[in-house]
Amino acid sequence: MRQRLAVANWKMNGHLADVAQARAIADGAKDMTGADVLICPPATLIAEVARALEGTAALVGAQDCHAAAGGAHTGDLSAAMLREAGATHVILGHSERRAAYGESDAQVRAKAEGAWAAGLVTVLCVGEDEAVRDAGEAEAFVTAQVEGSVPDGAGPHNTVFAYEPVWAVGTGRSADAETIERMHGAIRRALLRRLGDAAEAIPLLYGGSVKAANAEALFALPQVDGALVGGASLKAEDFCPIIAALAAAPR
Ligand SMILES: O=C[C@H](O)COP(=O)(O)O
Repeated sequence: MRQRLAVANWKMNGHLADVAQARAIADGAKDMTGADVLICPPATLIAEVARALEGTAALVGAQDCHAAAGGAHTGDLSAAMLREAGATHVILGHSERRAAYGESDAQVRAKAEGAWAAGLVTVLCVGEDEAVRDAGEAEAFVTAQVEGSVPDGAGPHNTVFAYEPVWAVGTGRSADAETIERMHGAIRRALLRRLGDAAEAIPLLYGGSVKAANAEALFALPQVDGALVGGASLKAEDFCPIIAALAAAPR
């Protein structure tokens, strides 16, 4: 059985005062067995959030890391530093970083290797933009991202995948059930070709305008193991119903 995971990606949002939201999310989710919760605040808050979540089952993650273990990389953070701050996971290859910094699949893969070396689980993001979808190339594009981004040796112990169509991120326009199921099927097949049986248990999340109103239908899809949530993860009152929908979803 695959892990079910609700991931909060706070992106570049959150100040010290918002650490209380992380605790409220963990408290709100405490009786929801069947779904793990991972909160990824800005790096400045990882240690504070980790402290606030002590004694709860919720986990803390980072939103990016450098591939190297250390050295002359002004402004960057290594996976070991994030681990030391309390992170257990790191999101890599998010479309916002691929777009803003031109992160390639090879760079994402190198970062994943660096993250694993420090003991972090990677949440690897893939997804096509609207032009690629309109050209009918979405599956080929995403499959190539999967194959290029995932290092050898990936399995459920070190890897989660998230399919996030760029046109659905922050737009209020979530992908429909057929689109998600088709793409998750294609991603699973690509992982199985690449990794063999170990790929079967890698959780596959969906991200892109997930909110309480569409969570139940999303988690009813057999190939969806959870969600990577942006806007609706900032407040416990918005995120907890999504966690509850995941915990209650049929297996
Ligand atoms: O990482 C999260 C995704 O980019 C989704 O963001 P969103 O839920 O605001 O659409």
